[in-house]
Amino acid sequence: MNAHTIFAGAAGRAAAPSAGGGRLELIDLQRAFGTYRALDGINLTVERGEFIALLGPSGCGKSTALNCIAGLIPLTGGEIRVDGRAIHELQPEQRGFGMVFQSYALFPHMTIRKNVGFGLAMQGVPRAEAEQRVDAALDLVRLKSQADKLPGQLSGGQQQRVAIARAIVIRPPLVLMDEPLSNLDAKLRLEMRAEIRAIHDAIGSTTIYVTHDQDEALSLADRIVVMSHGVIRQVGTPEDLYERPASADVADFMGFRTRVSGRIVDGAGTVEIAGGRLVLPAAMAHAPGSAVSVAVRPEDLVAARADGGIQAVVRSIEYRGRAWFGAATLTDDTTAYFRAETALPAGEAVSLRFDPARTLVFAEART
Ligand SMILES: Nc1ncnc2c1ncn2[C@@H]1O[C@H](COP(=O)(O)OP(=O)(O)OP(=O)(O)O)[C@@H](O)[C@H]1O
Repeated sequence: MNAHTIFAGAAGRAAAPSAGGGRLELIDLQRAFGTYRALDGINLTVERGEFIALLGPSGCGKSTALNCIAGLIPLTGGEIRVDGRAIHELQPEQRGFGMVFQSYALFPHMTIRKNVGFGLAMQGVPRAEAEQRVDAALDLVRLKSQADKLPGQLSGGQQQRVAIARAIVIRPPLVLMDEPLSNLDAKLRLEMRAEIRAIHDAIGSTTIYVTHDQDEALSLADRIVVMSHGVIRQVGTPEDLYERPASADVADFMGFRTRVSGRIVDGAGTVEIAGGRLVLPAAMAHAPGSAVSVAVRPEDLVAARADGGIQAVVRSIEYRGRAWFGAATLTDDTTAYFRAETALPAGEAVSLRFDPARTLVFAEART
């Protein structure tokens, strides 16, 4: 990576960004690699000051979308506008966006202060003003006392905070982050998560944040955009996505790990699955006789030694503090992921209790 890509947006006075947020419009974005469509018609409007998480499994096109917004990858179709102005033909440095990557990409031979101030120097910001802005950015990420150290003398979390300071010091209308916490340990990830949101709120920029981590997206974003295979599958608030995923695929990605095929028995919410019956409010939206998928999170599917209910055989189990979590095989060979209050050994026959209020039912194509 060179200074050009690190500082997408740091140079070029003409495009010097204003403080505050930018309204971003993605209009039918297309990006093909040969015949493969990594982005296949992305449409999204992001309001000024919003924090958006792009969420999806590996290879779904999140990083490609972010890199197209940054200008690091050209589009093969569509348009990108910021505050109404088309920017997709501008060079990265002309777009004026701040970028934070998984790798901190700091200059190892420059002090923290110089790293953060580099973009301002390239913009030709007068020295006194630049120093003031660097101080303010370092203050915001709580690293002022480390300003004269080299990156190698800082911890991973501190280095990532330097990368954030460097991105925001140019006062970008848009901050683009690609899995910025992936290299940090679990505790630091949690701390930095809170800091990233606090910094976003403090500077008022619009933030686009790429992650494959559902928890990160839920805790950080105003709205989550779930992608798969180069298209947007659902856009909504964290509550929308967590409680009301619109399709079985999105539900799967949002943690509804168990998915069982079933058939609606009546109009009162009775569903037949794997040799047993459940009564689920969500089933009432489907016509009797129709084929459905029943989806539930492990924490809402309790396994116990009991008769009746949905029968299964425990395959594996592990203690995760407070409760045990495991996998079991249903009579139709589906795998169910459950919670249990006691250790249930592999091979044990158990009964599974679905929490009716937290079990979703989706239409399934007849086979
Ligand atoms: N330069 C390239 N040439 C060919 N194919 C590419 C190129 N860059 C990305 N792709 C393909 O485009 C698809 C989307 O890639 P992208 O990196 O955007 O996914 P992602 O959702 O960010 O995944 P991850 O979380 O693993 O980074 C993948 O199938 C990838 O193999």
